[in-house]
Amino acid sequence: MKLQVAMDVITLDAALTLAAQVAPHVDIIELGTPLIKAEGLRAVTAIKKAHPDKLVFADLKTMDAGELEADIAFTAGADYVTVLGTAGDSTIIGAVKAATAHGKGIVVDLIGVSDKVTRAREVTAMGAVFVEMHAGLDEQAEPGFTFQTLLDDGEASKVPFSVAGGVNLTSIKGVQRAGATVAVAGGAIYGAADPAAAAEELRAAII
Ligand SMILES: O=C([C@H](O)CO)[C@H](O)[C@H](O)COP(=O)(O)O
Repeated sequence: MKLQVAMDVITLDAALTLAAQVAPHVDIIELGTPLIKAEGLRAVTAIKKAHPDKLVFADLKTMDAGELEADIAFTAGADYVTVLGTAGDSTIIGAVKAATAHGKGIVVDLIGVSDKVTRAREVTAMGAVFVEMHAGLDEQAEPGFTFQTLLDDGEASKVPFSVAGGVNLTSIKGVQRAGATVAVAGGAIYGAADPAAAAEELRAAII
């Protein structure tokens, strides 16, 4: 299982600092949606330039203009770009077309999708490299939220999946047991007093 850091910081300087701290311990470096909205795709270019040996994940959460948005993110240096599972099939198919042209991958984020298992299978058939079983920051704060549902849906889907939204030192072993391809950790790393140590501990937990 790969480890992905989700950088939900909002300046490029903070992202470059965080990426330098954690890069030795992670496989994939994600630029979170707030960071891309604040700094633009130049942040993707800067992170890829600083870490050419890492997979760079641009969390665009595209909902329309799939081919165009994915194309500009791949051109900026992304290896993975996210499209929302709630988008229409034509948006996902367009984004996959751009990924194929660049030799890169589309990840479909299932945030807000009620039947994640069915949609996971549909978008994988359309060419997504993996789906993201994701509970966003707001959903995690809602009463009754259960992390286990993400793992159950991933396991039931029988397609390659990542898990995002509440991955930490306590939950990451369950993510691995569920068969995830990637564990995504945001707050557990960038919110730690020592992000490098936090990333190193997460890595050690899944080896
Ligand atoms: O994708 C995310 C969210 O939509 C804001 O961009 C987060 O990166 C993801 O949910 C990670 O969550 P935590 O690990 O719980 O910080």
